[in-house]
Amino acid sequence: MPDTMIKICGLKTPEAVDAAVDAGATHIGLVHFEPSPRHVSLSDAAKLRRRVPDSVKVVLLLVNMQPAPTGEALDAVQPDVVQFHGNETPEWLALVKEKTRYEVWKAWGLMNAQSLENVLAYEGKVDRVLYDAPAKKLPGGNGVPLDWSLLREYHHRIAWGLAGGLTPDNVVDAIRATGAPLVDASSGLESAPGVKDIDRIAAFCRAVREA
Ligand SMILES: O=C(O)c1ccccc1N[C@@H]1O[C@H](COP(=O)(O)O)[C@@H](O)[C@H]1O
Repeated sequence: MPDTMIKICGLKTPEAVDAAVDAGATHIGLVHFEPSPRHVSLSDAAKLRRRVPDSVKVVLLLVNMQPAPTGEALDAVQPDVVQFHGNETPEWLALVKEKTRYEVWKAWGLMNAQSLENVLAYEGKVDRVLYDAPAKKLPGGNGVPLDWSLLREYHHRIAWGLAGGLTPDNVVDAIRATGAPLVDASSGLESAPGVKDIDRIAAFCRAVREA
């Protein structure tokens, strides 16, 4: 089985970015969404992006942004991947995928078996679906695990990843329960909202490698 990919999201400082890269993350995530405690401005995101070696992919997370600001954000940061974490439609994401060079991911709040069927509206229109727990006060970054049993032995038609409340303590169980090819963690690696804990980043990556 190929190694599980690891995305460490919500990084705001050069130290946190370096820690994720050094720990073996395959993807690092930058959140550009003002209500989030993990928000980074476009100029800071662009600076952080430039620290990341080519071997690690940079994911820019946006929420329900209009087309013009989306284009401005992508031009400013030049990520490898854009993660849409709101109510973006399949048609809009298909257009982004067709017209730009970026890999397109759609975060999906997984509620029940029906919502696994509903996400198929994005098949062929995005490069990956990232399953998260359903939105709460924020659309994501809430530290809440989804019901992993929904994904057990599911035959996926879209490349996918698992997010939602993952921590160094539960990620091995999450991988075993779902077979996730990519795991994504943010608030579970923090000492306070928006403050990444470097030891927890390292522990998370170590746990995934040992899973
Ligand atoms: O991190 C945020 O603040 C955030 C804000 C808006 C949308 C998504 C957000 N985070 C992403 O949500 C998932 C799950 O996060 P967690 O591990 O449960 O904290 C992940 O992709 C975060 O990057």
